Amino acid sequence: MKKIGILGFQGAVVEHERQIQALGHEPVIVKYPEQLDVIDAIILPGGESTTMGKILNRTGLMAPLREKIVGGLPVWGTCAGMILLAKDLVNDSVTHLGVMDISVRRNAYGSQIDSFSTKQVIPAVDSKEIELVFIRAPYITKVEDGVKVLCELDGHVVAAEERNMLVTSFHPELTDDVTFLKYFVSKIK
Ligand SMILES: NC(=O)CC[C@H](N)C(=O)O
Repeated sequence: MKKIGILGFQGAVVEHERQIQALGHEPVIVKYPEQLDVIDAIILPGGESTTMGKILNRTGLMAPLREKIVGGLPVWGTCAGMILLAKDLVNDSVTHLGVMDISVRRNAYGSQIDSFSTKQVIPAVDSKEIELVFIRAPYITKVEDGVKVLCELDGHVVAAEERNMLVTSFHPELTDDVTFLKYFVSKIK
């Protein structure tokens, strides 16, 4: 059983928590730096990246979290979490972690009403189709060497990984399919 942290300030925290429990692992809602020492991995959920960035700074979690990720802590950023992880934000300046070698466009698919869902096979993850839910989603405009593209949609990269870092524009936790979470867990040593 793995202890999987979820950055717990706001956003889709409960949804990740439920999926982690459904897979038989232990969710830990992370709000304080000390908690980083007891988890095997961490999920940065969807929500509002500007708010999460500000709270990360205010709580003193930004620097230790960045250090843990650079040191190899497995991390999965969904949507706003992807924005927090990207080194380069092409259309915005958000206070963020800036650790993964990708360029990201915030709100790339438009506003809340432009949210949508589609189905696709992500071969690295599973041979069956999974549902991809996009909510005011970002996409990746550029990946540097060392970043593996996992999924593209209409020519835009919407899932990728680099070493211990995994990012998705979409929200697997808002479906009742735990396939993507299983994939993340398989990356935890
Ligand atoms: N569903 C989401 O996480 C949306 C992300 C949000 N648009 C942001 O910029 O942070």
